[in-house]
Parts: sequence; C-alpha cells; structure tokens
Amino acid sequence: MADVDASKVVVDGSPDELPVSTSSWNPLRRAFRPYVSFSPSTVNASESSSTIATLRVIVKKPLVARLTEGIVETYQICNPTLKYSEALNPKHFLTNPSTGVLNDGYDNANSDLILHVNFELVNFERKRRYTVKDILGQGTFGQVAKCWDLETNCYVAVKIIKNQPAYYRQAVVEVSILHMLNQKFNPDDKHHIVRTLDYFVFQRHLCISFEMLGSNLYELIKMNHFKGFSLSIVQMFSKQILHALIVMKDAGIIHCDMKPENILISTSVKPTEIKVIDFGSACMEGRTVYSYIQSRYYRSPEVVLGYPYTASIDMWSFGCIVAELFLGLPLFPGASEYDLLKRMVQILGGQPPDNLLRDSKNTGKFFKHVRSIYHLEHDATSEELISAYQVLTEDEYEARESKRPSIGKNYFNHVKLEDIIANYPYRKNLPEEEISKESLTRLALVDFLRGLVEFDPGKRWSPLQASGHPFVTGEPFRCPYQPSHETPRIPVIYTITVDHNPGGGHWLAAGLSPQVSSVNYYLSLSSPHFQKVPMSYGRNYGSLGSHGSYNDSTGFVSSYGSYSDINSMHAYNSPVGPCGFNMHVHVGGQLLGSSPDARYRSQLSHGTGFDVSPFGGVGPMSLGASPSQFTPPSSQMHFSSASPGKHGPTSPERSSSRGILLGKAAAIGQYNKCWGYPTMCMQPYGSASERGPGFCANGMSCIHSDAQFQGHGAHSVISSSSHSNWKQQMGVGNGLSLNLTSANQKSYPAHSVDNSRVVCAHSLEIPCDKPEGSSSLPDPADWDPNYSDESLLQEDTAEFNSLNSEFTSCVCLGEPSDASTLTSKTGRYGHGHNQANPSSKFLSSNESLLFFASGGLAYSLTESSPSTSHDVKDIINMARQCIHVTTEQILTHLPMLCLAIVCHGCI
Ligand SMILES: Nc1ncnc2c1ncn2[C@@H]1O[C@H](COP(=O)(O)OP(=O)(O)OP(=O)(O)O)[C@@H](O)[C@H]1O
Repeated sequence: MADVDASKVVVDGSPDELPVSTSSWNPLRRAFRPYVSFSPSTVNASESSSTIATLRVIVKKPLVARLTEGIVETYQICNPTLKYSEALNPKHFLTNPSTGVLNDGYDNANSDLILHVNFELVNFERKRRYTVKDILGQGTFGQVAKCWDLETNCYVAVKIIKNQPAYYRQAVVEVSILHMLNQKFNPDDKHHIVRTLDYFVFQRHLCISFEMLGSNLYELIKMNHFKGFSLSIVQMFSKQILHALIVMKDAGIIHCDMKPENILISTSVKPTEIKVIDFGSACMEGRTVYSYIQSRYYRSPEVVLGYPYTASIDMWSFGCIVAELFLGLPLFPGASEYDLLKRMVQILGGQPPDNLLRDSKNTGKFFKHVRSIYHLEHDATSEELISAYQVLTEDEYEARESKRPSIGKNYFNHVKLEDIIANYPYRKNLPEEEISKESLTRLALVDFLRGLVEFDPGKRWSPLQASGHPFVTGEPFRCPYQPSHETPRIPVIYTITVDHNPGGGHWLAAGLSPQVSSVNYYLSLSSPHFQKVPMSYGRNYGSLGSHGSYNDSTGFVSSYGSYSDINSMHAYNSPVGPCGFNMHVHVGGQLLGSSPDARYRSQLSHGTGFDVSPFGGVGPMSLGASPSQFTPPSSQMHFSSASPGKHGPTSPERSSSRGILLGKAAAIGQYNKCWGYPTMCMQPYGSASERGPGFCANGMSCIHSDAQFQGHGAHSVISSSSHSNWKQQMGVGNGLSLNLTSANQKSYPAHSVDNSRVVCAHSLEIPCDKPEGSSSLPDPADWDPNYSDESLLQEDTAEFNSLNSEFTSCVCLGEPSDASTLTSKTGRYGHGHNQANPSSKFLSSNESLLFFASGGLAYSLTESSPSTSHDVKDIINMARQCIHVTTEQILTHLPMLCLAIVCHGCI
C-alpha cells in the first residue's frame, strides 16, 4: 500500500498564481511549485481556515515507482526517435534453473516450464492469454505464477504443472475434484474453497487458473513471530475451515494435505476470509490409494500406521491447524514419524485403539506387543481394556529399524494438551475479567481439540459435529461437548470418477469448464501425455450406449443421460471431447460401478487400449451395462457372500485364496467399489451386446476372471471407507472373526498416561512468565511442511504390486491361470529393477505393466490415425515416452510390447 505522507502538504493554488520561470529550463508548472511555508501561529484564523480547506494529501508512492513511472515517456520527450519495446528487454527469469534442457528447451531439468516476466500462457481453445508477472509459489506439482488475465483485467494464480505424466494425471484429478466442488457443492462461493477459473494445456503443461488469493496461514503466523492469534481469530478461521470440510465431506473428498500453507487469505473480500487450496493430493473417500500422504506435522495416526483411512484424516489435520493458530507453533512437530507418534502419545495421552493397531501395516515399526492381542484384559480398577501394545523406546526402534529415529526439539514447557493450552501466555495487560473469560474459552478450545485430535478415527468428530461445538458457535462452554450422533451414510453421495482412458474416455466430461458452464469447451489435443483418440473408440465401452450419450458422434456438446436403478438415480454426464478424461457426476446415490481411486486408475489405465484394463473408463459404464447387476444402495452395508458371482469381488471364496490381504479387500469393498472393474465382474452375466464390444469381447478376461477379482480386491484393501466397517468385514476374508469395531470398542489408556477428557472443573493456571515455546523459538528451517512431497505420488506398493500382478496375469492371453505360471511371469519383471539405475535391464512390474499398456496405446494410436503412418519405431517411441525406459529395456521387453500390440489387434 502506498503510504500517505500527511506531513507533506501543499497549498492548492491556481496555476496562474505560480511564478513562471524565466530561465531556459521550464519545469512543468503543476509538478514544480515554489514552496510556500505556513504556520498556524503565523496566520490568522480566517487565513488558516481557507488554507486548510484547500489542503490536500499527497500520496507518496514508493521511490522506485516515482523514479521509473512514465520513464519511457520521459525518455521519449528527451529523444523523440526512441522506440521502446518491452520484448527487447533482457528476460527476467522466474523459474530456477532457467536453462532449457527438456521439451525442446521450454522446460528445465525439473520438467518445469521456464517462466520469465511477461511470458504469455495461452489457452488456445478459448483464446485467453495470461501474462506472467511473478512467481507465487513452487510446489511439488509445479509452479504457481501470478498472471494478468488479459480478458478480465484481473490477476489470477496459474498453477503450471510439471511436464511429467504422473503429475499431469494427478493435476487432472485436481481439476475434476475442484470442478465438482465448485460447481455442485459451492456454486455461490460460500464455502471457503478456492475457485478454479480456467484450465488448459500450454507447451505440454497443464495449467490451472485460480482466483488470486493472498498470504497463507503459515505466513501469517510467521509474520506474527510465531505467536498465536487471539481466540476470536482462531474461532473465525476454524469456522471457515469447517465450512470447507463439511462441503468436502459431503462430496466424498479427502483433501489429504490440510495444513496452514494450504489455507490462504482472500484479499478481495472484507471481512477477511480464508480459502482452502491445493487439491493436488485429494482423493475420493473410499478410493484411497496412497498410503504416504499428508504433511508430517498434520499427519493422522492411522496414516502413520498404515491403516485404511477416511475423510477423518482431514479432521485430524484440522485439529493440528487450530492448535497451531492458537499456539503459533505446530502441536506435533515430529522430526520423524516415530517422533510424531511419540509426541501424539505424550501430548494427548493414550494411544491408537488396539483394533486399529492390530490391523495397521506399520504397527510393528512403532509398537511392541506386551500381551496377547486376542485375549483382552481389563484393568482391575478402571475396568478399561488394557492395551496389548506399547510404543517402542528409541533404542527398541533403532534395534528394529537399524537406524536411530530423528527426534525434534520440544517447544512447549508442558506436556499435556490441557496444560499447553492453559499455560500459553495471555496477552499483556489483559484485565482480570478478560483473563477469566479467556480461560473458559481455552477450556472450550481444549475440548474442541480433543474431539479432533482423537486417536480413534471412528470416534473423531466429523466436520458437521465439530461445527456445533461451543468453541465454534460461541455459545458458553459448560461441559464436555457431546456431538449429536451422525447417521452412518454412504460416504460418497456425489461422486465423480475420473477416467484417464484415451481409448474410451474423453476429456473433461460434459460441463467441466470451470465456472464457465455455458462454454462447454473441451481440451482437444490438450493432453500432451495421452494422445487424442477418435470418438469411435468409445464404442469399446459398449455399455456407454446405455447412457445414450456416446452415440453423439459430434461429441462436443454435453449430452446428459441418466440411469436409474431401484433406489437411486445416477445422473451421468456423458464425456465429450476426444481424449482421456471423464468426469461422471452421480447425484443422489452411490456410484456402485465406480472405478477405483482416480490416481490409481491413472497409473494403469493410460493407453491400455485393449479393454482388459481394470480401470479404463469402466465405472460408470458398468452402470449402464446392466442395472440389475448392481446392489442397490440400501444393501450398501452388507456383503452378500451368497451371490459371489453377482457380487464378484466381494466373494470370500475368491478373496480367501489371497490370504488376509484379499480377505480385507473383499470385505472392505462394502460399497462394491470393486465393480469399478466390470469388464471382468460382469462379463459372465451380460450378453455380448449388453456389454458391448469393449466388455470382455476378447475373452481373455473370462479365463482369468478370478484373478481379476482378486486384483480388484487387492486394490480395495486400501479403499476402506471406514475402518470400523473394514474391521467388521475382515472376518469374511481371513477367517478370523474379530468383532471389534470402533463403535463397540473402547480405546485403551496408555501406560501411565491420562486419557481423560477435559472437564469444566479443570482449573487454568495463570500464565507463567516464560511463554510456551519461548524456550527456543523454532527455526522455520526446522519446519518441514513439504515432508510428504517427495513421496506424494508413491503408491502403496504392496497393493499396487498385487493388483499389478493380477492385471498382468489377465493379459496372458489364453494361458492357464495357474498361480505358479503367473508368479513366474510377473516375477520376472518384478526383480532386478532399480530405479536408481536406469540402465537396469529389467522393468519393475509396474513399469512393465505401463510398458505393456503403452504398447496397446501406441498401437491404438497407429490404428486410429493411419494417415500419420506410424511405424513400429513410432510405437516403440510412444511406449517409451510413457514410462521413460531405455532402449535396452525396450529391447528386453520387445516381445511384451508385441504381445500388447497383438492383444490390441485381437479386440
Ligand atoms: N490461488 C492462489 N493465490 C495465490 N497464491 C497461490 C494460489 N494457489 C497457490 N498459491 C501459492 O502457490 C503455492 C503452491 O500452491 P499449491 O499448494 O497449490 O501447489 P503444490 O505444488 O501442490 O504445493 P505443495 O507441494 O506445497 O503442496 C502455495 O503455497 C501458495 O503460496
């Protein structure tokens, strides 16, 4: 903001009164005037009042602005022949490094588009130009640039995604999720979620334009010298974040990266508003894939422990954010996951419940057994269940993991949450009565936090429950808050599926034009990574016909079909546009045929092209294929193992062959998400015409349908929608009958830690002189907000490989589904791969799968555009681009590529 120099006033006089210089230099009359001094004491009253009436304030601009504004005009006055052109200026690079090494020199070595001031980003489809002015942030997925939108004459923030398939795909998911949130759930922009304005591909980079926002909450805390905000501000921000969380929960979206850095102040509105940004890690509830998510300080215990997670992980992060807003420091600044867990246990008292620990993948990394996990013991005095688990000591951890865990500093002078909050210093000079008032609000805050940073995700409050807390509503806090019971419901009411399938899918489905609903544009040729495929490929997904939408050969206008079954209406936006990405919005009911997590799908479906893809655009298609094959939503909570064929993936029989993993998988598919792979599941039950040519038409899936089901199940291991349900179902698959749901199981008090909730009687101590956290003010360099970045796109390898091997097995045309054969086949590609050694001859199974898939894609491209006369070399190159393999690897896997081509040719 320009500062006002109130001391510098001039008397507004008529120019005529000003002396005219008689020298050769003739200054501008209004710019230069003689100084007229005046002093109130030296002028009489009437003079003074008339003078004051003509006083005006000079707004002093920054010096640089004053010296340079209009300098071109000034120079041109000096030298009328001067022809200034901005284009001739040396480039002021904004991207670092700025050496172009990739993408014909457009990208640097990190696959970031090299930006400089006044660089133009262009949406050619909509003829919209954005002039880059500055860099706002650099993140995992690319850069965010401050741009001038030449159409609206406003600044916007454009996120320019790295030119790499994995990032690209994930960004597509981000666009689709934001689109859904904006359009369906937040059309009036009242729920504190950032708005997308445009998206397009420029120089092989997906660009997403957002409304321009201001500083993030971390920056605000930092500006405040890591001192917390007043409780009224914390309350205001909490309320707004909860708004966003309620909407996300309703939409079935898990943000997966809630942290102060991802909450920005909106500069355009008064009073101050905040908005949640960065849906780059978000996923659909019930279709979680990644196990390594959330930034460390805000990571929930179930994610650390590797337990199936739900939207309640965002509530944990939210609790951490609220505490940090008040304290100015992160509540759990764990330097490692071990440190993080230790801090949680110490600060909160207690530990995750045994049922969670029993079924988490990483429990053994952090906990040891101290008694039998199957013989539950009660504490003699408290009647509470005694936990069978105990956190490892640092030495024990080191012994197990062969490395000492990193342990961070302690910033608080107290250990327990109640004490940390109560003893946080009060603002100086606060009157006594204000202190006692605030102490009550602090009690409310502790109670609020207790409901959020609750170890048991089943007991953790939902956003709606939390929003009724007196801390948020401002009602007087009298006793621990008991939220009203929330009816368990289908987690995904509105659902999108994101199909990245060039063969059958299409770009951003009908209406996926952010906030330009009337302009139904699509991104033709907009996917640099997934090439355009003619509409005719849609026929591969025969059931689409049922929606009556894919028949539209012109395709560029949104057609809207609907499908209804007994209990629900599945509105279905048919995809339009020719390439790779569908968004299907299912309103009012669960998407039974939904495909798995989009990110997972995206890993595998690209270019599969031969319709055995368990992912490729099949979820919604399955709905159209044969409605009768779907469990009506009313049966959502139950698995009918009695109809294994109909409910294929849920069959315990199928799953048992895979052991516990699949047992869980089968069971937790309570919402039948596995039906997202209907090519296999449904094949035996629909006629060829019903299924359409894309459905098992090649027969290969029939041979290995069991394996397919298992593969789906394996995937679903991590798509549990609620751990309690998952628990319940687990017995189905593994033969254990562990009837321990979070609802009926108490949490266990940790050894020697008090797990009691705060009660009103809790007395607040008067602040100590030494502020909490002042013992050693944290160095922001200690912060590691981007902890999850490096691994954000890592899949849960166990599930991925399991699915992968199943998938690979399914493309073994005509071969028996003998497990050993399959193992040896997939095993071959599973060994020897070393990412650090690109010259490695072998591909990992993931890569070989992609390689295989890309072969199919390449072939379909060749077929679809014969005029471009691709030869085998092109195909190999295309396949190669898909996974960046070396020539040696290609040669090693050439037979596989050929097989892919043959497979595709068979369809
Ligand atoms: N709409 C916006 N307005 C202003 N600044 C923004 C906006 N969106 C993002 N930014 C800035 O860009 C940074 C990176 O954005 P974003 O978090 O979406 O990208 P990312 O690659 O996912 O980052 P990260 O790796 O930190 O998760 C943000 O921290 C913020 O400073």
